[in-house]
Amino acid sequence: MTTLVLASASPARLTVLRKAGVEPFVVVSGVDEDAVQEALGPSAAPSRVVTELARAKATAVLTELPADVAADAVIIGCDSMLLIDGTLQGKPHTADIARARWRSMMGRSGTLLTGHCVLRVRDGATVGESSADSATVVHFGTPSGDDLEAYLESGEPMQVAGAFTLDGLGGWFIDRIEGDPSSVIGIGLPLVRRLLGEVGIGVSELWGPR
Ligand SMILES: Nc1nc2c(ncn2[C@H]2C[C@H](O)[C@@H](COP(=O)(O)OP(=O)(O)OP(=O)(O)O)O2)c(=O)[nH]1
Repeated sequence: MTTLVLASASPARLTVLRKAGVEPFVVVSGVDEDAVQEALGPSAAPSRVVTELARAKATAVLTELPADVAADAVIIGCDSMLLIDGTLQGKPHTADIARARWRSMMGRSGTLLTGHCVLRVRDGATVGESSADSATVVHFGTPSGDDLEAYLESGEPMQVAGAFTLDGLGGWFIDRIEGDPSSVIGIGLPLVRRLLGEVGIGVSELWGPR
């Protein structure tokens, strides 16, 4: 049976896949995202940035796979960033940055881009590849000052791209989205289904025992 390898440390992506019937083999890529982005240059299109980051993550774990996994596997790498005011934003990392972002984006909208790369692997070699990004417009609500401070205090916004979650505390402050919710959380299931199809895999082949 083909093993789905998730090239990500993201608990969100792992949860999305588990709820969708797949128990992935997780290998964290450790890719230096800043270095990849710098190599692409300042004029790289946002969709290319997230897709190349996803490709770098998937590619990086190929050599880390045990032989029994690498015999028959599909590796998925992802990268999510928020495109707003013409700039790509990753994780804010600090409360001050998260606060400034929320004060700027509340009541407005941005586009959450998630790049995806799927590598089909047989006997340790890449025999197929498909990649694409998904874009979801996110309409931000207007949290009160107290709610925003409490949200920052929770620590959640610092750890996620765009300083918000759809499926966590951030959900109180997202008015609506236009696009695929799983892609906002971190891995777009309908897009991954298409990409898996392009390398000859049907999603139900990956579902564990029901
Ligand atoms: N639960 C949840 N997480 C979100 C949401 N939006 C973004 N995130 C998370 C997913 C990813 O873990 C993180 C985006 O950062 P990256 O794409 O660089 O992934 P991360 O560094 O977490 O792991 P990786 O680089 O794949 O090993 O933000 C959301 O709506 N819900």
